[in-house]
Amino acid sequence: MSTTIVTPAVHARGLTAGYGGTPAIHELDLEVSSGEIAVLLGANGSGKTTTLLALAGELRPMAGTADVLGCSARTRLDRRARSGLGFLTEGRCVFMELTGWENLKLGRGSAADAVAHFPELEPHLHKKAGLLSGGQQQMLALGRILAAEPRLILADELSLGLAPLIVQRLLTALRGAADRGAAVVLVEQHIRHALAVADKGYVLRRGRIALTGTAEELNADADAIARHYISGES
Ligand SMILES: Nc1ncnc2c1ncn2[C@@H]1O[C@H](COP(=O)(O)OP(=O)(O)OP(=O)(O)O)[C@@H](O)[C@H]1O
Repeated sequence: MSTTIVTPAVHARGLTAGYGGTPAIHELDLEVSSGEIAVLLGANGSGKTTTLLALAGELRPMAGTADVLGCSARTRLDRRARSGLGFLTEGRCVFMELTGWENLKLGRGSAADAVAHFPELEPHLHKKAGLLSGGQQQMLALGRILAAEPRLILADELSLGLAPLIVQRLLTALRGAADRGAAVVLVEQHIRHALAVADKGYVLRRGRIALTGTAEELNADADAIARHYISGES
């Protein structure tokens, strides 16, 4: 009888990382498998972006381990990208002076595949990205990542400043990627929107995991979580 051991896409144990020798996240245990969306929730400054940067290999762990797509924590971002990592950083990941098409051609996947994820972009792709709406820019950035069929997507506040319908559109596209086998780690302020597409969540407080559970469990306590961990001080 053969046993197949499936390694999670993200497997962090005791992960501690920060800036200039000062930790901003402490002893995090995280596990995200293929097909799963994990959402990181927490107040401003609670360590969500720092966690993504550590998983992306942009920040070296000060302690603990972070195995991501079979790469150790010390593997650089470019090597992780070749192993199948797509990283949508905070802010709009587009080149404003290039047209939509030119932006899509810079991706690892084909421009046509990127448009297939967001067909509503097609009539606007001849314009410079800087002239597109915030939602269109974010679809451009996410479409470019999805076209490469990444095995792991790290997405930082992709809904920042966008209307609820666009937020749902973007999150649904991420759910589709997970359903096709990608692992997703999502940082999101809109707790209900995020939990609607996620499988599980981690709530951070002052750089530590304060709460973890399935999306269903966290959704049942969403109002209390928002009050205690998100609207308040980190
Ligand atoms: N480049 C940096 N240098 C020094 N400290 C930093 C740096 N970036 C973040 N920090 C600090 O690390 C802590 C965690 O910040 P982080 O950006 O990870 O939080 P966050 O939960 O993503 O916040 P937000 O929701 O506001 O983006 C904060 O105390 C922040 O001030």
